[in-house]
Amino acid sequence: MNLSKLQSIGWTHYFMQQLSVQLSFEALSAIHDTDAQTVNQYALFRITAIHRDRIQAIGESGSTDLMCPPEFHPTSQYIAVGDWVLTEKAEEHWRIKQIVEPISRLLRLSGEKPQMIASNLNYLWIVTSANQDFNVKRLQRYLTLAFDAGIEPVIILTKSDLCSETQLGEYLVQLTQLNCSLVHAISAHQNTGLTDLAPYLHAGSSIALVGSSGVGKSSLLNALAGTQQHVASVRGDDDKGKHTTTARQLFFINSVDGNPEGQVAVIDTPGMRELQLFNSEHGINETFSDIHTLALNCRFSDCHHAEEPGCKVRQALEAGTIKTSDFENYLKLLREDEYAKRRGLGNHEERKYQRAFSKMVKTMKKENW
Ligand SMILES: Nc1nc2c(ncn2[C@@H]2O[C@H](COP(=O)(O)OP(=O)(O)OP(=O)(O)O)[C@@H](O)[C@H]2O)c(=O)[nH]1
Ligand SMILES: [Zn+2]
Repeated sequence: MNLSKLQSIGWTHYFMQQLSVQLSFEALSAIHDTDAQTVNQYALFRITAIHRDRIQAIGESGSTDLMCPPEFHPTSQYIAVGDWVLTEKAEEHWRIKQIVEPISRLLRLSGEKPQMIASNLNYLWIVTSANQDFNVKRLQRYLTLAFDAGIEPVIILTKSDLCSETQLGEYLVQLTQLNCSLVHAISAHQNTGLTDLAPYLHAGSSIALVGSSGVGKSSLLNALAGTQQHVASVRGDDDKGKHTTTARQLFFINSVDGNPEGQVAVIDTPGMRELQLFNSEHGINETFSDIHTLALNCRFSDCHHAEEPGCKVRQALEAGTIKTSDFENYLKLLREDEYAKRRGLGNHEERKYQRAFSKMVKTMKKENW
């Protein structure tokens, strides 16, 4: 296989290590081999779209539909856009043999069920606009999502042309108080601030955009892609030159690091009206790291930060070193997390995934992979 080609769409040494753990020498040699005999048996693909009846993916020879065997059904519980899969040849088609263990996976609760949003992302662009959409509590929720998934959060304040310099400055001050050091203000309409995003647009990088409907996610992508020559390949499924955000789809824009082959994988998620978290304690503690650190020093380890003596959090609230609104949101998110945990929500997918994974390893061992 031509791994360098795959590297330009996000394949890294990490994924090869994951495969090395599970595959036999023969299968691994096939991946590395450029000899036609074995090359044609196996192929690696990156998932670009999951429809009810088909899975689209991109590999070294371009885009194709993949066959998905029953052990990966329902697909939404096993595979997400951005995942890498090892496939084997099945007559004229490629059949999924194994999902390569992802480096990160973005999940949320949807209708009380875990939903995989995307896999193998480097950056979560949290998009908010410089108008009435601006909402710190919502941003904290998105930050929690990123920290939980182990993805670097980047906050992008859009439509900077819609507000005064002073107002923009005020928004930025509020953003710098969040636990996210990567903050950028842009205007897609006026083409300002876009070059600041170059560090994220390196070859092999993968980015998902999240934010409420109408904050300007698609406009931002169009502005970034619009300066390039290969816009057509970016669109995926729409010949009108407009990216429609109705389904989750991974597409590519050219990298801006001087690598002529370099691509950046981008997932534009439909505006989420509500983002429900689960298994989020880690993310909440990271988002509110100042409160969490104080809470660790409360006299009682199970302190509710209410009336208990020796509560460091209350002391900080009274001294004004932490904000009441942050504390309220911290408690709210913890309550939600607790609720999900009590109802047993959220572990379902992970358990199923793990089960499928170990079953797969066993089968492969039996088949002498
Ligand atoms: N003034 C101004 N308006 C903008 C800018 N970027 C986007 N808009 C407008 O905001 C509206 C929504 O933009 P979209 O890019 O469709 O927003 P979205 O976040 O992709 O929305 P969904 O696809 O529903 O999630 C459109 O009318 C855009 O023209 C900007 O930089 N400045
Ligand atoms: Zn306390």
